[in-house]
Amino acid sequence: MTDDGFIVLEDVEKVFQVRRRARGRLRRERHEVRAVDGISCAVARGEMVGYIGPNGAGKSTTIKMLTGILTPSGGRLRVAGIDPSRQRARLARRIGVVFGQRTTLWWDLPLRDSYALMRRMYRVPEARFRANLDRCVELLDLGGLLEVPVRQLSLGQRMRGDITAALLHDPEVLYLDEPTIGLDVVSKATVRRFLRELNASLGTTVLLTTHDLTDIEQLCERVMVIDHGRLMYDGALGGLHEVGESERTLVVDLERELPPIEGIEGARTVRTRGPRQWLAFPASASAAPIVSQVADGYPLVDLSVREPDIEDVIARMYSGL
Ligand SMILES: Nc1ncnc2c1ncn2[C@@H]1O[C@H](COP(=O)(O)OP(=O)(O)OP(=O)(O)O)[C@@H](O)[C@H]1O
Repeated sequence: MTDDGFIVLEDVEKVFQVRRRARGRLRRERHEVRAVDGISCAVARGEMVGYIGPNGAGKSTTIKMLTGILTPSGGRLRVAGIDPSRQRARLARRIGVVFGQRTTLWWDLPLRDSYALMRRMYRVPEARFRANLDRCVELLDLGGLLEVPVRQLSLGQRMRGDITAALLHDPEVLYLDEPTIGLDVVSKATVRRFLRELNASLGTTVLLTTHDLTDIEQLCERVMVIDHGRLMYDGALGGLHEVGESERTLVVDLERELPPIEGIEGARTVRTRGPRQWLAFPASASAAPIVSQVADGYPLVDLSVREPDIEDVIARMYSGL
C-alpha cells in the first residue's frame, strides 16, 4: 500500500436492517437503512481532512467502520494496511479516537489515574508515556488539572483531557468526532492550535467530523461532504459553495439496467445503480428539455428531480447553526 492510500475506502457500504411497525399494522416490517452507500476515497499519511454533512448523513457510521466497531456490508476498507473489523486490536494501537459527546475517561478518577490505566491497557513504555503526557499537558494547558476527578472538569477541560488520552500511545491516525462541540472560544482556539501543531510536528493523519466550519477553515485543506451516505464533494473548502449551488439531479428509473445514459445536452450521468440513473444538470436550467431527451432515447418508467440539498447544508453550516 502506498502512502497515498493510508486510509482507503473502496465502494464502502453499510446497510442496517431495521424493524419498524408500520402505521395501523401489528407486524413489524423489515426495511433497510443505507447509512453508507458506496463511498470511495483515499487519505494520504499526514493529511488533515474534514468529514462533514448533515445529521444522519453517515459520518459516525463511517468512523465506526474505520475503527473496526462496525463491519462494512460491502466494499473494501484499509487503515494503515489493516482491515479494521478483522484486526481491531492490532488497529487500536495505531489509531486514536475522540468522540466529543462522550468521554473515554473514568468519571470518578483524577485525569492522572485515567492516563495510568490507559498506559497499562496500551502497554506504552514509561518514557514514551511521560514524554507524550508532558507534551499534551503543556500544549493543551492541562497543568494543575491532573489531580482533578473528571466529573469536576468543565466541558472544555474534559475535552482536552480526552484528546490527551487518545494520544498517549502515539497513534498515527486520529479520528475526531465533534471535538469542539459546546466549547468556549478559548478552549476551541487551544484545541485547534494543538491539532495544527500535532499534525505539523508529528505528521499525525487527522480525520475531523464537525458542524463548526471554522474548525475546517482553520485546520483542513481538504473537506469531504457526505449526504445520504454518499460522497457529494471532495476538495478544497473554497470550492464547496460553487458545487453546492450549481447542480440539481434528475433521478430516472428505466425499464431495465442499461449502460450510463449518454448524449443528453445540458446534463451528465453521475451515478447508476441497477435500472436507476442520476443525471446532474445546472441548478439554474430547466429540467424539462433534459427529461424529454431522456424519454426520447430511453425506456423511462419514472423520474424525480432532486434539489441540491447539500447547498442548504452548507448554507446552514456557514450561518453558524
Ligand atoms: N445501529 C443502527 N441501526 C439502524 N440504523 C442506524 C444505526 N446507526 C445509524 N443508523 C442510521 O444510519 C444513518 C446514518 O447515521 P450516522 O449516525 O452515521 O449519521 P451521522 O452523519 O453521524 O449523523 P449525526 O451528525 O447526527 O451524528 C441514519 O439514518 C441513522 O438513523
